[in-house]
Amino acid sequence: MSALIMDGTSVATSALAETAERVRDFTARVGRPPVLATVLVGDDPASHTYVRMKRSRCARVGIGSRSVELPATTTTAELVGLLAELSGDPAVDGILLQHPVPGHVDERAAFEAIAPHKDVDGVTTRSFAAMAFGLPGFASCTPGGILRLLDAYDVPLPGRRAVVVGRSPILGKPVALLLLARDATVTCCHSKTADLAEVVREADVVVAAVGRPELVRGEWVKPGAVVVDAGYNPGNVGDVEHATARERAGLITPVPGGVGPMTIALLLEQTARAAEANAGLA
Ligand SMILES: Nc1nc(=O)c2c([nH]1)NC[C@@H]1CN(c3ccc(C(=O)N[C@@H](CCC(=O)O)C(=O)O)cc3)C=[N+]21
Repeated sequence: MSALIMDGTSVATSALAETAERVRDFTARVGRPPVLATVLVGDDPASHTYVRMKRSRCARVGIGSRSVELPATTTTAELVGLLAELSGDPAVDGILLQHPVPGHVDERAAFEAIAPHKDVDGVTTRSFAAMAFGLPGFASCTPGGILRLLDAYDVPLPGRRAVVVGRSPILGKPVALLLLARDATVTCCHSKTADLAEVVREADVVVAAVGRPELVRGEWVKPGAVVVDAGYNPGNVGDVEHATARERAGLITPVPGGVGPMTIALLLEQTARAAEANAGLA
C-alpha cells in the first residue's frame, strides 16, 4: 500500500484565494490594505528565507507588509520596545516575531510584548489560553494549519489515538490541545519519553514536531495511520523518515508542500481577521 499525499500547497492555495477576497473587501472599505509587520532578529539564513516567503505570500493576496530586521546583538529591552511600538501603531494590524531569536534574548518576554489583538501568529499566553479554553482568538499558525489540513482530508479525530512528538510552546503543546479539543485521545511525547517507538506504533494520527531530522522512523507507523510531518530542518528534511512511512501510512504530508504552506495560509487569514476587527468591521 502507498499513502495518499495530503497536498498542503493545494489546500493552502484555496485558503489564500478566500483570504485574497476578504482583503479586497477590506481594502475597498477601509481605503488601505491590512498590514503585517514581520520582525526578524539576527542573521539565520533559514529564518530570512521563511520571512521572505511570508512577505511574498502577503503581496500575493494584497496584504501589505512591513519588514523590521534587527541585529543579533539586539537586547530583550530593545526588542520588547519595538514590539510595544508596533502594538500601538494604528497602521499595523498583525505582528509576527520570527522564532527563534538569539539565545541571549528572552523570547517569552518578547512574544508577550505583542498586543493580543495583533497576535496573528498566536504566540502570546493570552492566545494560548484562548485556544486551550476553546475561546475565540488567534491559533498558533502551524497547529491551526495542521488541523485545517486534517479537516480538508476528512480525517476523523473523535476517539482516535493521536500521538504528538514534541512539546514546544508554539507547536507540539498547542497541536496536542487542539487535537484534544477535537476529542482525540492524545499522547504528547518528548525527549524523556520512554519507548517512543512503542508509543508511536499505537497512533492513528502522528504529528511529528520536534525539529530532529527523520527522528520518527517509517517502521513505527501503524499501517493506515495518518502522518503529519511538521518538522522544519535544514534542506527540507522533515521529522519523519518518509521512504518507509509512505509505504505504511494511509495519509501523509510531504515535506515540502505539506504543513509549511498551511502555516503561512493561516497567518495571512488571521492577519485579515485582525485587520477587520481592528477597523471595527468584524
Ligand atoms: N513565530 C514563528 N512563527 C512561525 O510560524 C515560524 C517561526 N516563528 N519560525 C520558523 C518556523 C518555520 N515556518 C515555516 C513556514 C512555512 C514553511 C514553508 O512553506 N515551507 C515550504 C518549503 C520552502 C522551501 O522550499 O524552502 C514547504 O513546506 O512547502 C516552512 C517553515 C514557520 N515558522
